[in-house]
Amino acid sequence: MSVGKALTIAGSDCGGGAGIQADLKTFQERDVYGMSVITVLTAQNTLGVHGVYPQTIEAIEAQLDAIFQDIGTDSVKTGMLFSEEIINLVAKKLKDYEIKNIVIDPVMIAKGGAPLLQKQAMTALKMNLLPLARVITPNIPEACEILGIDKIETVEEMKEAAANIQLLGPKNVVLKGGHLEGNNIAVDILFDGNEYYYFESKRIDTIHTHGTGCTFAAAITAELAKGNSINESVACAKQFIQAAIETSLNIGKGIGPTNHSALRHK
Ligand SMILES: Nc1ncnc2c1ncn2[C@@H]1O[C@H](COP(=O)(O)OP(=O)(O)O)[C@@H](O)[C@H]1O
Ligand SMILES: Cc1ncc(COP(=O)(O)OP(=O)(O)O)c(N)n1
Repeated sequence: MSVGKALTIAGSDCGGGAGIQADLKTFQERDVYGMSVITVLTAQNTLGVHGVYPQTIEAIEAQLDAIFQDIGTDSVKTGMLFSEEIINLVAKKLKDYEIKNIVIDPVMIAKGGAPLLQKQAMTALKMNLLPLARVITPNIPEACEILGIDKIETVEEMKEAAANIQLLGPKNVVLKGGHLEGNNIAVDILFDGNEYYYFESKRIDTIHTHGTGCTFAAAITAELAKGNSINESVACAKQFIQAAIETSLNIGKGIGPTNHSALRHK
């Protein structure tokens, strides 16, 4: 039996809501074969990030080589890469192995405020990784950091930001609107260099949104692994994240995770 294969290159969230764990759960739910390269271990739970432990470059390189030299993949998602050194290694390996269908989730700051990308790594992210992307999925604060701007407050400003990020090299930009204030619609905008596409859903009133960004990008990655178009993949991911937030889990003492198996029970 043949199956779509998807790889996540990201940090581990031992609490299971974000990072590698969210990605693998999503891959499984979307019926693709999931693989992982762990860049960083985090000690994390619903209350926040309590420790960040980067893996050695040798360990990350060995994981990448093990997968690319044997199994291969139909798509790749990058998440928490943390340092310039890790970004440059990942970019080099993706180029050397001619990997296509790269989804970059430019993870920078956790919901609780913990930094997940070192400040000095921003240039490497923009110069070396972004141009490899088939799609990049920033949230609003991440889009502001990438562009060096203070704020994005309207859908018009989201459109302008998506177009400016696309100029940095990724083929497609999905600018996520979860952080757009004063809006009862959660709108994400896809810009493919020519057209804008809008993906809208009712904003759900919940604090339990830990891992939404990882889960959304992982769902896009899974759909691309099955050979779907960018538009189809984003539409599926939007439906997936909506259901996952609608039934998000009130576990732990803080911001609970989304429910990755929500669609299975519908
Ligand atoms: N309260 C919410 N209700 C419905 N969808 C949401 C909500 N918050 C975020 N989303 C959706 O979840 C996905 C992740 O969005 P966002 O919160 O912007 O990113 P991140 O988790 O990276 O901060 C997007 O598709 C966004 O529209
Ligand atoms: C290990 C790890 N990677 C990424 C994140 C950020 O995940 P995100 O989906 O943006 O969710 P929040 O942290 O914002 O809830 C993370 N926390 N940990």
